Amino acid sequence: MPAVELLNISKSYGTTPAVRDISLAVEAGELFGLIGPDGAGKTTLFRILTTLLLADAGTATVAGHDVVRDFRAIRNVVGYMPGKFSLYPDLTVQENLEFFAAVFRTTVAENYELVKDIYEQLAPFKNRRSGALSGGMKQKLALCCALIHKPQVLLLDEPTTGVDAVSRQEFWHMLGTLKARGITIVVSTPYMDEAALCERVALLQEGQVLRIDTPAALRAAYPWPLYAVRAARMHPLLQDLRAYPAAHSCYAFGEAAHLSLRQPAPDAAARLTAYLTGHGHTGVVVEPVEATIEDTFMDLLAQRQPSPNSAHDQPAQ
Ligand SMILES: Nc1ncnc2c1ncn2[C@@H]1O[C@H](COP(=O)(O)OP(=O)(O)OP(=O)(O)O)[C@@H](O)[C@H]1O
Repeated sequence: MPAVELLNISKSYGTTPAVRDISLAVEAGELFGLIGPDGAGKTTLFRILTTLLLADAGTATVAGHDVVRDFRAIRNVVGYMPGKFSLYPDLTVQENLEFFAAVFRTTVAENYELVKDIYEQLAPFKNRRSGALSGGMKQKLALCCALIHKPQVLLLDEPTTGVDAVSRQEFWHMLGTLKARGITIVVSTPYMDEAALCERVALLQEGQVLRIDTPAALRAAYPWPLYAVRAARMHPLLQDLRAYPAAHSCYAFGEAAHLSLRQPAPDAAARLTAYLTGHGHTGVVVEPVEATIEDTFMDLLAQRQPSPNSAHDQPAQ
């Protein structure tokens, strides 16, 4: 039995479709990612799974409980960390944790073992009002509060958004530890690098699933020869790469441009370098690279809807 199952779930807010016919299953003990930009429908899915919102169509279960029929049971088996800071800012760290334990008719002492590693990092601040904690500490406290009733399934909505790089790394390490204890984790993130840390991911866009697979399979399925291209001036570089006759797509990727070609060619890098130099670029570096999940995501988006930023609809020269 899957730990989380969505079957043909749809939800609109008025005339705005938020989630469109989504079906997916998360296995017990899995670390599963919902990956997508703002507005992809991640929060809506979490709200449906946590029984806070009713879907317009479809069915969903968590730990075998139906989200509509068995909503009380679900609230006991699910730990939920909403996207916005959801704790009581005027209560101290310790008071927040005690409060959440009391809501679930348990005590901090009873389940301390599960949160111990995380709570120990908070212990020096246990008498501080939670509203006065740093972003990373707030996030750790929210995780402790979501865990204090020993949930079977942990639902985490963008837990690392707005958190510094070190805290993000620590947070993913904590998720690995929780997974090792058998907790099923569904985590959403807009950060593609975090997708790689999940066992499987669903890539979402505008309320629809583009693809569900392991990070490795998603990367391996990328179909085009891909190059990272650098030159002294980024903006004209992107323009010229988009006009390159063999270009399939091109977009900024960190400090480089990623260019995919329509077909492989043994001398592709040399030809591209000559083309760019001929167009007045200096400091040109062209390197073949493996596709990341972000490249796969961009490609799936382009297949779905050619964007004005891709080279798909650029005339070949
Ligand atoms: N209460 C609401 N009323 C109207 N539209 C909404 C409401 N909540 C969400 N939406 C819309 O539904 C779509 C999906 O939003 P949702 O919050 O589920 O996405 P998300 O992937 O979590 O993104 P974000 O990180 O921005 O919350 C978006 O177009 C959003 O504008």
